[in-house]
Amino acid sequence: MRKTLVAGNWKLNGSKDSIKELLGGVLAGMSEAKSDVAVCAPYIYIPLVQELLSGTDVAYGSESISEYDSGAYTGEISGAMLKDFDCEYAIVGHSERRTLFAEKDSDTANKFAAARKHGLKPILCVGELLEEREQGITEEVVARQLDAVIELEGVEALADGVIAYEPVWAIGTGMTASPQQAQDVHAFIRGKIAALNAGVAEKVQILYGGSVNGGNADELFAMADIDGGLIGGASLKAEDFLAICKAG
Ligand SMILES: O=C[C@H](O)COP(=O)(O)O
Repeated sequence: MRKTLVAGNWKLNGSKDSIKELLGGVLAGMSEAKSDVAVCAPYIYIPLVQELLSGTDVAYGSESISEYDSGAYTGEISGAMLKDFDCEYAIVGHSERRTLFAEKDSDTANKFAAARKHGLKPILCVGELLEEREQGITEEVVARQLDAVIELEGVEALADGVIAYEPVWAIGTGMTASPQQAQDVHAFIRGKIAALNAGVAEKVQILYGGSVNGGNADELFAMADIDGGLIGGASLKAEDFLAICKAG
């Protein structure tokens, strides 16, 4: 039986004061959480997050990672650096990285590999654009994004991380995929992995992301192949985030 994971992705939000308040509130309500809980923070706040979360039940990580280990790569943050601050997770391939910062499938695969190499759990984001859904190529797109990682690292590598299905049209729009729409894609992902390795398919957590909130999390997490959520906007307020952590 897979445990549910609720992971916050703060994106480009927060300040020292707001993070102290947010994590104070989350920690105060954690006894009611039904899921494992994690937050992924902007790089610069990771030392503060480490200070606030060390020894607690809330895990933490980064929103991206460099594919490089060290050297002349200005502005990059390596897996070793993230491990230096005891990060557990690193998001890779978020649609905002793919569309706004031109990260290709191959870049995402390299970042997935870098996270694994340094003992971090990559949260691999996949998902289609609205026009791709309208063209009926959702599965093709998601399969291509997964294949980039499988071809580089092997299907077994997926068991070291987490997959997050995030339909791009549902991110930050309030337009959540219906539980059945999400389940269909989650089942496709698990089936694709199962065709290569049944054990990995059974084990890997597949999160749903895209306008998850306290009002829809229960229904989403009740679906057979949805193992929790990757939460953007609703991870920025303790009350909203906790409502999701209590679901499922
Ligand atoms: O990584 C999180 C997703 O982009 C979802 O964001 P959202 O919950 O604000 O729609």
